[in-house]
Amino acid sequence: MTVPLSPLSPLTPSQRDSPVEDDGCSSVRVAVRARPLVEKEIVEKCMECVSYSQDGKQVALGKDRRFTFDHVFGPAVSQEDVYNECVKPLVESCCSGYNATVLAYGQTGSGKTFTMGCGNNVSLLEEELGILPRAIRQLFETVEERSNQAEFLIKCAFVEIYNEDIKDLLHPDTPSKSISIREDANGNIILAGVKEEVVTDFESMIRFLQHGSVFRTTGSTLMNQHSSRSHAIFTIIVEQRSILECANISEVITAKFHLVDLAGSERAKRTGAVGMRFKESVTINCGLLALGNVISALGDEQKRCQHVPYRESKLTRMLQDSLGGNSRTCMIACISTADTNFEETLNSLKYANRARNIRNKPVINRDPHSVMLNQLRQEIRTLQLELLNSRMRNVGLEPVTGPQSMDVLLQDESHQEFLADIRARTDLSVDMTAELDAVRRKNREREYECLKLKDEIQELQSVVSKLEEEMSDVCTERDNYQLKLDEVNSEMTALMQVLPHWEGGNDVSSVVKGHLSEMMKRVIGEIENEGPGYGSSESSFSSLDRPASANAAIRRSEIERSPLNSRERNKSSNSRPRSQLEDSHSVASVRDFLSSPSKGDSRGSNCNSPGGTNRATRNIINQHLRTIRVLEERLAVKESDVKSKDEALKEATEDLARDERIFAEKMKDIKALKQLARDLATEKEILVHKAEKDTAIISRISEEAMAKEDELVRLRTSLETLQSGLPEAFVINGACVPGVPVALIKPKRENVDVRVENNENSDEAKFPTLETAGDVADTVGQARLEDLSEKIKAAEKEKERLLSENKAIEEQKQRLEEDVQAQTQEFKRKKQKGNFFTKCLVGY
Ligand SMILES: Nc1ncnc2c1ncn2[C@@H]1O[C@H](COP(=O)(O)OP(=O)(O)OP(=O)(O)O)[C@@H](O)[C@H]1O
Repeated sequence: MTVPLSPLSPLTPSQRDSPVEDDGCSSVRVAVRARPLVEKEIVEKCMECVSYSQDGKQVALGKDRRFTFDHVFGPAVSQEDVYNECVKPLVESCCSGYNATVLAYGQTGSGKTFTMGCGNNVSLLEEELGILPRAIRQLFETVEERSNQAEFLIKCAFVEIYNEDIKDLLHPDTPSKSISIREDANGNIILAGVKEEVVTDFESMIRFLQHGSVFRTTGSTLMNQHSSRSHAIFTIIVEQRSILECANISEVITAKFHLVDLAGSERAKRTGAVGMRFKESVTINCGLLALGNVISALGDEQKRCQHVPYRESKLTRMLQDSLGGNSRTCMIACISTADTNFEETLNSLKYANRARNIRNKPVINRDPHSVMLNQLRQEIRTLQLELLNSRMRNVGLEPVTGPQSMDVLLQDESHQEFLADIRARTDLSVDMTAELDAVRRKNREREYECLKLKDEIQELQSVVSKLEEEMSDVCTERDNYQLKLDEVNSEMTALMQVLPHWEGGNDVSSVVKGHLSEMMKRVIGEIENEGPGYGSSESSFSSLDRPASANAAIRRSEIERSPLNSRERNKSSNSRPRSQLEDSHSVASVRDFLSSPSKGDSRGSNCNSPGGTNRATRNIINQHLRTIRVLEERLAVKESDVKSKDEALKEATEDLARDERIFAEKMKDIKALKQLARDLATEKEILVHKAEKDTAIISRISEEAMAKEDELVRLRTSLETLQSGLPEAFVINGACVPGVPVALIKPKRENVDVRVENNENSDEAKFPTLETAGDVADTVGQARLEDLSEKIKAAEKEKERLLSENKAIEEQKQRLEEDVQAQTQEFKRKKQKGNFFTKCLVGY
């Protein structure tokens, strides 16, 4: 029920409506707006638990919790009144070059979006229009009014902070990563990457507002069907170049007006938020908590000079100018009047109350270039005046002084050309300054893009160098295979080189025997080392039998096998792969020789035992040819091996790329999970803290209830004692009232006509009259009795209230504990999942 409150203590100076105080500071103005019960609350038979004072400055929650604000708006106050009181002066000051901010705070469903007017409902009646459309209208009306005094450039931007990402609502395709919060050279907070739109009239800015509102993230919860899930910030930038005709001075001033619709504080339990909604809820509460911390730090006299945690969240960083900085700020705390929201409303009022202590330092944002230009112009004026005066002195006239002197100068025909020149130069300089600004802006954007590209390139370079390392490992492995292959090839080449000696017939058998036995030993040894499958070959030749020419051939083959040569060979084999055909040409010649008639037979005299030796040699050569065939096969195997290794390398590279992709995804998952875990831990901490506080409150209330109960028992006992001494009835106003305590008979005792009668025949004779019960009817005793009886009633009522309060708190505590349990379980589950991913990655 709404009850008008009597005004409390007078307001302190800082609480009065003083936009700017003596020291140039201005307190953040705080208004409270209560919304009426909504349909759902009426159906649920909720009661109103908020009342307001007549002077519109105080609000009371329940019976005893009162708060004072700059404005308090009850449920019946119109949108227009809220606007006129809170925002109209801000739009005016914005047109005078001051930054301004309006921010709506409150629990979910308390009417923030309704008050700000940034919902996407386009079919609103005039009286339902919120702050935003009204502010835009007033702004363009002012621009129209002042069009002959100044040139205006109006721009707007619309962003939302959703899950700690900033989104450009007017350009939804802009990736969030490309938007960042920066501080410019003058310490002003700017949003790099957000595109501002130039607007020329009311309708087009409203279109931008509606367009952006459509892209805002909303969702349905148990508490609000169209709940905003993000903090929305609509910014209007007003740039104006004013021209002061008389002084021929123009100055450029810029002001920013932030209109902020914060996401509502909420309890997951009440909104029924799960999954995505729950995550949103956690980030919303974290953002509001960070805002609360900033408000506390700024509002506390002792903490004011200490660190203010603006960087805790994107919201607080963006509002850095608005809270404790260069801005005139008004905070509208929206509350629900329903008794079911008692606790949330109390929290909102406490939160808003702290914001009243914040002191901002608003200044007119003059363009430093235009200030300098004006100084120069002033100097020119002074010089021109001096010139005029010296001329006047020359012609024997009195010099002109005072403010009119310049006008005289300006009207002088002879100076017109000179002045026109100066004006042209000044205009040129202004244009150039604007151009310079534009170039600087562009430069900053480019620099930012460059930085981003550099980061990307660095990342890519590290990936490439990693891949190169892996590639070089694989290539080394392949080279090893190639080396082995070359060694086999060189063995074959060495073998072929021996053949001319054999064909030359000069101690042929011992040359071939010696060399081949050496070759065989090595090749067989290698084959055996490499594994089974190539057969074994025994050799009875000794290296001692080897002639010098064979040794030279082997040396050549060894030189060819040396790493340097093998590298060179590798090179040449890379450009022109060595074919087995080259070697097989020599092998073929050996085969031809073996199939032709024995040359050794015809040469005769040079051989010790020509027929037998040649046959033996042929056998050996045949044997070696078999070995060569084996080697050829081995070579083919090696080559196919290399081929398969190449394919494996390709596959491995693809696998690597795929694994890298998976790795990156997993890392992302882990990051998200870690963040979630952190969020959950924070929320858990908050809940545990709250639960502890609630437990303390419960125990305090229980103690109070017990004390009251003791008091009640004591009062009852004393009442019974008193009643035991009472007569059974009294004669009051001529009527006999049996056994009723005097205190309960209305009207009160002093108005009762108590007559002393003692008629033995009447019924009254059966009962003692007041005279007979003289002691009991004693005035003091009766008053005491009345008093006691009232006390008992009050105590009983108090007890009932305390018990019901106790019960509510118990229920709330239970709810909180359930909440904590559910969240702890969720946290554990997420942690397990995180551990699992980490294990997977470690395994990987
Ligand atoms: N002053 C008011 N008069 C009439 N109805 C109101 C008022 N304020 C809010 N409402 C209604 O209450 C409901 C919730 O309001 P709104 O969506 O603005 O809440 P909110 O605080 O923005 O919630 P959330 O934080 O979840 O986005 C809406 O249906 C709205 O029309």
